[in-house]
Amino acid sequence: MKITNVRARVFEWKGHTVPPQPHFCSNAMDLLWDKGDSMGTFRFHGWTVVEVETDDGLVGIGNVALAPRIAKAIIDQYLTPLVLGHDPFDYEYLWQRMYRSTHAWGRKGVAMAAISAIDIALWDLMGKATGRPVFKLLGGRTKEKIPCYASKLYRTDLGEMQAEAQRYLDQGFTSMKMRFGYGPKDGPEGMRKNLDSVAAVREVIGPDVDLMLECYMGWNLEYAKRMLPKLEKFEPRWLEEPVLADDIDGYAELNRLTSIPISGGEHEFTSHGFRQLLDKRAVSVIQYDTNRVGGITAAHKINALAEVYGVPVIPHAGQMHNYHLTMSTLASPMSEYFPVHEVEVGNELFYYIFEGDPTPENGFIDLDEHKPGLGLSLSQRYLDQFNIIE
Ligand SMILES: O=C(O)[C@H](O)[C@H](O)[C@@H](O)CO
Ligand SMILES: [Mg+2]
Repeated sequence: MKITNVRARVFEWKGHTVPPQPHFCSNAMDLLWDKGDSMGTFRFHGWTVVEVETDDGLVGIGNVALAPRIAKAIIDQYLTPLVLGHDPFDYEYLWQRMYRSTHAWGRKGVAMAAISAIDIALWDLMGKATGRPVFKLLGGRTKEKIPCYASKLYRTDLGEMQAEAQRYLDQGFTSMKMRFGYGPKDGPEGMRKNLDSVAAVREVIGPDVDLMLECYMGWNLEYAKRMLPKLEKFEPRWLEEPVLADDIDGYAELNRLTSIPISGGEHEFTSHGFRQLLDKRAVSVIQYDTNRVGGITAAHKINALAEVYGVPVIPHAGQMHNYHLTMSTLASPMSEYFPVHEVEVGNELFYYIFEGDPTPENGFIDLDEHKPGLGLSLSQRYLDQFNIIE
């Protein structure tokens, strides 16, 4: 089998978008005095879809959501020439070819996300060529079904957060993640509002439902050191991305500070990046996203590292490219699940572009053994609500 073409298209949402509320998610921009709509730079309203075509008519699908127009340019100008004419089953060689040729500028960030998209498409192709789902190529079914946690609960009116949490309970979820709305610039009042929101959700869900807390890089080491002891009474499953992704020593200090596990990794790249996090015991939960970290090839290596270090992998984003990895290893106990809803932050845009993602039942999802590859197809349903850049 030989690759004959790589088609990268950018899908830019032009349909209805729920406007962001102030303080709906603390984030890395919050420390700036002129932060404006601080979550504005962290919305995923564009998505690059990659289709790798082969000489026997198979097409593999990959995707990338970071800087989609830049990712497309990198794919078109740099990565496509490196894979044309090659066999998708030479995926390790092709990964090294893409990684090494862009090493001067592409080890992390959007270039590695672009490499991820092509790599995911290669694994989709290998599954389609063998008639097996990707997880069967990675290690098979390690779980009867995949537990997943409902992930939304952006900071809003506490009554609305409680109602949303109750809806997840009613749907059978036994774990869920909420977002903080305040950070270092919001002082003691912001701290109290953060604590009040956790108390409000915990009041609804009770002590026996896992509650994860998301900072999205919006705090700093000093603020997190003050907040962690105050959060212990709520027994969160983890505190996520309390500091910037580059502050690995800060992560490590926080991870040792209290009983609350620190999680991170959705903004880290390749097995080399995760070796640093693991060697420094910087995180207690690894959260790479397969369409950022280096694709399935890189994620599979990180799963092996994580197993040896005894650190669980719970990938960022409930999307097919991650579900197959979680299914294929005991190192990954569960998945994130983004509820389907109107386009807001954009995590949910995946559902408007693709079809095939499983619907949770009582907090579990399953993957179809009879669907080869990723089990995804492009949806025709919302095409008229996208600008598509060829
Ligand atoms: O962990 C997550 O789900 C991410 O950090 C979200 O995608 C991000 O949008 C912040 O909620
Ligand atoms: Mg996160």
